[in-house]
Amino acid sequence: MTDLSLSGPVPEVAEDGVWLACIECGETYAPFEEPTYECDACGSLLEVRYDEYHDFDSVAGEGVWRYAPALPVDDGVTIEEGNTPLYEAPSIEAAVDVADLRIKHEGMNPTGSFKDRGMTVGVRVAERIGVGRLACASTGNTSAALSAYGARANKETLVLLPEGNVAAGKLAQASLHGATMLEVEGNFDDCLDIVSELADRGEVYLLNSLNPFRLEGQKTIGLEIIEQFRDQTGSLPDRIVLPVGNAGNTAALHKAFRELVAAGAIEEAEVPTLTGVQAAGAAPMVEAIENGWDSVTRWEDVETRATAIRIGEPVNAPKAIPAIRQTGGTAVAVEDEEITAAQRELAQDGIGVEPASAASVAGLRKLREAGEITADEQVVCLTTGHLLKDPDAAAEAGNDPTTVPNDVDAVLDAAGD
Ligand SMILES: Cc1ncc(COP(=O)(O)O)c(C=O)c1O
Ligand SMILES: N[C@@H](CCOP(=O)(O)O)C(=O)O
Repeated sequence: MTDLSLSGPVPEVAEDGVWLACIECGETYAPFEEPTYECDACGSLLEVRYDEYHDFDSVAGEGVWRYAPALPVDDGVTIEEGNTPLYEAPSIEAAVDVADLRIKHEGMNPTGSFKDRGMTVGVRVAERIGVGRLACASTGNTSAALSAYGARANKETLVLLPEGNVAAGKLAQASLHGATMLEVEGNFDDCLDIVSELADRGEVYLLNSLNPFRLEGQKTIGLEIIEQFRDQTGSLPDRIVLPVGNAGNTAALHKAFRELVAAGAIEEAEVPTLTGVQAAGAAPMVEAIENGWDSVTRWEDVETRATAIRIGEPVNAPKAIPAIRQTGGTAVAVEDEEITAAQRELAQDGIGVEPASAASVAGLRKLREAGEITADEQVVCLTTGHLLKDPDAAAEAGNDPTTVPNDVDAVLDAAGD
């Protein structure tokens, strides 16, 4: 039985008030002695636990490390991640018809996605444990972030990528930051199987979201949303709509809110409803939620233009399914055309995102049209990656340039009145 309660005695294995606990059997592990990703006793996921949960009175500074009291280490390998904007989106708000819509644009992180929040914590923990090579499987953004943070920490990085399915911007990032890049003749899930085995054999330190420390960094998305939304509107969002791939953010945001409740900073009833969106061609979480299942069934064949969420077996499903259920949320699948339309809508509000990010807005629109989201709701949509990550998708969604003669009148003619 999944146990996400944060109370209980501090185990002997705790170090600096921090330990790892299995979400299924409750087994506890020392946090920094050796790499530990899953429970040795039952194989389930681990969560970082603390002897006390912070409140907002103790936070200071900006970005991820503003929330150091809520993190497992005091500082990170940092390139100033977090503190991303929470934008108003007036035209989408009006078109979709909700009381308030804000866009939390994680594409504004240093490497252009939310992964930086996880890496600043995860790479520091890697240093503390004293591991050698860092590694991940990736649809692109994790590899971009790991390569940058690994370089910053002067560590060797290995990234496994599904051949032919990683956007150009992300490949360029891993390449320039000096990662060893291997394109596997398989999909993302195959890459994750391989890198997990390499981690089990002690060959690499795994920095995918299976690593519970990475999710601690991503937890700060939820902490920031609560602070920013309250500052901007005087209240809290009713709902957060987010794209789902490996389901790390769904788990991380839920943990942020559980910790805020544990600290007495918000009431249980104030926890925003978590609503996940997947591409129709890669929607195992939606299938699980719709069918009332407690686990996902792996989709062997996945396909979507939103390559970042082209994932058939979200590893964090055992955390994310309860996160959605316990907050009264849901999950919905959207077609690639709906994603592209949402990407254009966001662009019209001046917000440039990659396709996977636009899934959140596409999902909001779909659920609003179905009446599952109501007009009185205050909603935050999470946009996870920057437009420049996938320039080909942006160019396809946008207008083509017109070639004109090298002449002022011809330019004026072509530009129109
Ligand atoms: C741009 C982008 N959006 C969304 C996701 C999905 O996030 P999660 O795996 O936390 O569900 C990913 C990667 O997984 C991503 O790179
Ligand atoms: N979209 C991700 C997929 C891997 O997710 P992770 O959060 O488990 O690292 C990517 O960018 O690789």
